[in-house]
This record gives sequence, structure tokens and C-alpha cells, in this order.
Amino acid sequence: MNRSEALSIVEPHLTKERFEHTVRVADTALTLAGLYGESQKKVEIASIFHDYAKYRPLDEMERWITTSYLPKDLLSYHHELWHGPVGSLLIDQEHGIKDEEIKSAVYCHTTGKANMSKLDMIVFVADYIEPGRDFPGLNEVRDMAEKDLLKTAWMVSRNTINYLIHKQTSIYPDTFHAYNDLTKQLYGGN
Ligand SMILES: Nc1ncnc2c1ncn2[C@@H]1O[C@H](COP(=O)(O)OP(=O)(O)O)[C@@H](O)[C@H]1O
Repeated sequence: MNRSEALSIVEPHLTKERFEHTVRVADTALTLAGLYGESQKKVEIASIFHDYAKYRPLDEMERWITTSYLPKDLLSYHHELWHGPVGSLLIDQEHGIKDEEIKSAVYCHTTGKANMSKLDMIVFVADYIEPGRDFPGLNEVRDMAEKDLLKTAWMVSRNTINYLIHKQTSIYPDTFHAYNDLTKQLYGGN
């Protein structure tokens, strides 16, 4: 599947704004792939499909979570978190994308997780820093993305946790797992 085939598959599933976001995430992710030596092909497909399930009806996503191998604890957290895991399942079922590395990057693009691969981190970071985003502290993250991918993924997980604490919302544990794992890799300790 090439870039234009992938884009034409996802476009009908997204709003115009979300499709434009997807194209920017793909371009950002490809730049990171060049900087950090990751497969352009995998990065392209994972980033183009990252929001594939974003607009599925909630009852359909709930059904997929209930009836598949996906973790049931997702249902106890905000439904905004469901589209990554459900998307990783649907790109396989509906488009035969079986590459586990690509499915993993789609799965964890919102929350991160422990032991993220380079591909996981690239999509996780690209979704956060793409040029359409604008929030406090973003320039610091964008600067770091040119220097150190691990440190950038750490900043994204740290900022997300801080933001959610500030909003007084519950936090799906995968983001803590990402933060803890990246902290140990960067700074050592237990
Ligand atoms: N671990 C988490 N627990 C709860 N909410 C989270 C977690 N990680 C991210 N979020 C929130 O989920 C929402 C959806 O994130 P995302 O998929 O990046 O959507 P968008 O691309 O629309 O910003 C954001 O508001 C984000 O802050």
C-alpha cells in the first residue's frame, strides 16, 4: 500500500480537519524517521492510519473492546482513549495490515506505553508536535525532537500527565508506564 492508497482509505473515515491533521502527522513522522533511521514505509502507514477509528460510534468501539483481546480496563477511562487500540484492530480486520509494529504504533499513539519501539515513539511524538498543534511548552518539545527521540517521548508523556492532573481527570496507566520506562532509560534508577 502506498501513501496515496493509504490516504484515500482513511479520508472517508475522518473530518476534513482530522484528515489535514493526519497528513501533517505523516509529514512530521517522516521527518523524524529520516532523523532517527526508521523505515519510511512503516512510519508512513502507521501515521496515516493512526486516527483511523477516531469517529467510529462509541457503541461499536465498546463492542470491539468487549469482544476482542483488547484490555477491558479501557472501558473505565475516557472514550477518547479507545480509538488507538480499536484502530489497531480495525486496520488489520478491514485492510489486512498485520504488521505488529505498525499496529502497536497505532495502538499507543494517544497514551504511549512501556517499552515503546522507535516507530511507536515517532508516531506518539509526531501526533503531539505536528505544526497544527499550539499549546504552552510545545516549542521546547519541538526543539528536542530534532535532537533526542527518547527524551522527546519522555517530555510528551510528562506533559500529558501534568496536563491531565491540571484538568483533574483520571489518567490511563499506560501513560505512567511510558513515563516510568522512559525515565529509567534516560536517568537510570528503579
Ligand atoms: N493516559 C491518558 N489518560 C486519559 N486521557 C489521556 C491520556 N493520554 C492522553 N489523554 C487525552 O486523550 C485525548 C485524546 O488525545 P489524542 O488522541 O492525542 O487526540 P487529539 O489528536 O484529538 O488531540 C487528549 O485530550 C489527551 O490529553
